[in-house]
Amino acid sequence: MTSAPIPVLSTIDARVRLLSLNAVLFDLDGVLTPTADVHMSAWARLFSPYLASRGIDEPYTDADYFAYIDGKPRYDGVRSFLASRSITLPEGTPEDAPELETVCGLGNRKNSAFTETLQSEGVAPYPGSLRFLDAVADAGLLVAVVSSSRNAEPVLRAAGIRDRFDVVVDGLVAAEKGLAGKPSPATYAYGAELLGLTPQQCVVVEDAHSGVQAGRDGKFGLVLGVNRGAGASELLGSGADIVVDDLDELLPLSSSSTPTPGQPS
Ligand SMILES: O=P(O)(O)OC[C@H]1O[C@@H](O)[C@H](O)[C@@H](O)[C@@H]1O
Repeated sequence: MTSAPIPVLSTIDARVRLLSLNAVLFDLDGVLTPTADVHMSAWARLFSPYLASRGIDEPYTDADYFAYIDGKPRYDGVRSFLASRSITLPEGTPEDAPELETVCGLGNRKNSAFTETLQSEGVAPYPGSLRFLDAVADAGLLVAVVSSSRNAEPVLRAAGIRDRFDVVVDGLVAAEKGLAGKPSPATYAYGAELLGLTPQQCVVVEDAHSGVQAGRDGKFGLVLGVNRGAGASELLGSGADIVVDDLDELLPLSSSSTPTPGQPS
């Protein structure tokens, strides 16, 4: 981590910049819904016994999740974590059964745990994120979801917010279009393109290092970090312009001190 001070936007400056832009691209897990926790626990249910089965002493921890897995597409997460323990496995294919010891097999094993929890426990959006989403829409900005997850559609439906978004770029869309996953900016850039906008006209909202990095490297107009455990200074270090603990810290959006889009300031 750098020791030089990182320039951080104030809440007021972040509001002003947000309202000068045209759209907000939301990550899903950990930003709109608390499903980053469901992913995190499903990864632990995969990797803790897996490392033990290979006789590896260094246990899987939450820090591993944030460093190697958070925000990345499923199989990239598997590969990246295994590399941290110097394990290389055959890639396999997305159709691999969860019992297979391949990158895809392990990823699918984790997905069984994720799906099980989603179905048994359901999911409700973060109330502060819903308020922020309402405020952004009221201010006339477009909204989209850009998630690495292949489960984004069922998560959005389970949370009751699927109809809030015309554009959803998820892990399945990325695979179909051959787009590189986060930290590459490709999926966010595609989301902007589907809205008819440039990255510079869009805000990225992210809770993961990989996603914040994508926003920074894609030169998006504003990168909002939400700290759900990755760490505020770490998210700033990865390229967030401002980090909040909850998106409603940025409300109200339309105060007398902030211009609304299309209106003179
Ligand atoms: O396995 P899925 O549902 O395709 O999701 C992969 C990833 O999706 C991302 O949205 C999460 O932030 C990651 O932590 C998760 O591992």
